[in-house]
Amino acid sequence: MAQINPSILSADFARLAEEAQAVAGADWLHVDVMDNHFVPNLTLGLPVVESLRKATDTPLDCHLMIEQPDRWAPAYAEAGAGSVTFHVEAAAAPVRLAREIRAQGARAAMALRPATPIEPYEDLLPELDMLLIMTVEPGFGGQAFLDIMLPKIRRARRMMDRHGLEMWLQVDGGVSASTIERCAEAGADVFVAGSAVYNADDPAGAVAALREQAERAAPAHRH
Ligand SMILES: O=C(CO)[C@H](O)[C@H](O)COP(=O)(O)O
Ligand SMILES: [Fe+2]
Repeated sequence: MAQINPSILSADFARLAEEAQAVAGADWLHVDVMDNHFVPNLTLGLPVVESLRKATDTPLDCHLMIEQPDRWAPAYAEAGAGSVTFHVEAAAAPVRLAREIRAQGARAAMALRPATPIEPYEDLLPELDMLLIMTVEPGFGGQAFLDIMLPKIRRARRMMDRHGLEMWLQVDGGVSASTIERCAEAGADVFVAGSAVYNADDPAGAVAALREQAERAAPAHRH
């Protein structure tokens, strides 16, 4: 079942509660945390996540684009995130970190920048609930989808199938009506969409339409 996670990076930050409610049919709300060190942009942190938690029933999918996730990621789970994603490039001890996130009761996920290969991390997959393959360079919304990531998505899905893992495969960056089918065909099942949802006249309608497209394009055995 395809999941659509609208990214509030493209929402109006002064009206976050309303913007969260505008996509009430979404599976998760994707929250991009940027620290102006790991990426050249600054967004929001723990206090905003705590407030958002109270403002919506939609579970929060926190994507941490920060240095020292080992120090900060478990606090996002404690603040109410249902899923916490750290970047492997920034993590000192990814296995220990994934276990700490799970111990806080959240799903643990690991993200890979476009130039980070998946192969060195094959043995870590059982420690994770989700793998995030970035389909743009992290830092900004509204960038063009990187087609060159499609083979990596296919390899990741094959790897998960080979190990018999039920984990989710998320794509983030440039996901829209014109790219989501290629991602679904390649094996992704969780789709982050920022500008494609929040720049639409009807954000809730955009979520439903993207989900339908992804469902149709998913390989038959994944339905
Ligand atoms: O992590 C991100 C950027 O680093 C965002 O989640 C992503 O870019 C969403 O925006 P869009 O769908 O407009 O590309
Ligand atoms: Fe993101």
